[in-house]
Amino acid sequence: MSRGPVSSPVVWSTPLRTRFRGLDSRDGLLLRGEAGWGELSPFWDYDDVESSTWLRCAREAAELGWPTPRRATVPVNVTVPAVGPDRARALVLASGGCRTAKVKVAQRSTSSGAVHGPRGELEPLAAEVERVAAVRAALDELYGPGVGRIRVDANGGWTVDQAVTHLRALDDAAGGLEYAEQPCATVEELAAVRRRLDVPIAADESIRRAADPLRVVALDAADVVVLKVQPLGGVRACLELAERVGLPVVVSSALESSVGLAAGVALAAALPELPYACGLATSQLLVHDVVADPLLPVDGALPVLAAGDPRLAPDAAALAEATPTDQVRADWLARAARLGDLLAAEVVR
Ligand SMILES: O=C(O)CCC(=O)c1ccccc1C(=O)O
Ligand SMILES: [Mg+2]
Repeated sequence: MSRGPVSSPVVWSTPLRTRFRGLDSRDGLLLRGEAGWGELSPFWDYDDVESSTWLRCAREAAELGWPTPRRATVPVNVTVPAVGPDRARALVLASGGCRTAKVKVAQRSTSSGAVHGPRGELEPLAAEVERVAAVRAALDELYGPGVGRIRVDANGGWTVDQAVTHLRALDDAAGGLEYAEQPCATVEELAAVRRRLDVPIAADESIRRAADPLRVVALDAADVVVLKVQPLGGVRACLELAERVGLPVVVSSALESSVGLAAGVALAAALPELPYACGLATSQLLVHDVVADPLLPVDGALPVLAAGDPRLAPDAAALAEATPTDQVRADWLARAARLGDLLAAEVVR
């Protein structure tokens, strides 16, 4: 097995511990520049134009590094996929001290891997309630009654009426939800849910995949915005967007390796205010990571590292486990080259 420095670019691949976003595995490319390592890992269902923004984020890390941090650690949530109550409880107990849990809801049987009915069918409300109740019980056991916080993420899976019904029940099961992330697909629907419920609303897909992220503000559709550094083009681009949006920000991952997660941590560290835990504890969902000591929470928080920190250098032994097939490696090298051409041609702004 090879040891010692690894050379750029590096392609990695790992199974996921739980099926997530319809995926069983995750892969990406790491590139090294003057400032450090950057990660390029758009999902394969994203086309080249949409994915080229993700390359900007990788290049920022590699070539420029990140703005000066305002804090040394970033509190994070444990992410609970659409699993049964026993797994949900175990995830919270093994989370490394996370006092906030983000529970996936409104997942369909195809994408969650949960056992609930025919393909494409929405998980029943009772199963979501059981999962949220198990998370509440686990948090109470760890930190005392009502101390831990619970948010849910529906990934746009509900209609307005479904959102109202489900969120009322889940708010009860949680003993009060911190917020509901992207309960419905459109900005108009988010605004409608927000008018009908007291549960705060967070916008995720309505920011990161929207032509105009500021419509969320114009339509009073959310109380909180979720920013993901890769799809939004890097830490500096997100800081600018956060300023224009003017709402509290939660930084979340796109299921990156620790190299990509560190870019999210850098954004969270540079924001003027950080009132909520971030969704950056997702190395826990990967079977293999790319560094020797993955970015996992200690006492519920991640350390803030510079892009050039040696802890963010891919490790030969870790990569020996996180090895892609020759086909996956070839696909990433070709994709990175196409995205580089797109940015160079300024086809995309
Ligand atoms: O925020 C988290 O805790 C985990 C990240 C997460 O949920 C996620 C991961 C990959 C793609 C989409 C999402 C999402 O927030 O919807
Ligand atoms: Mg989300």
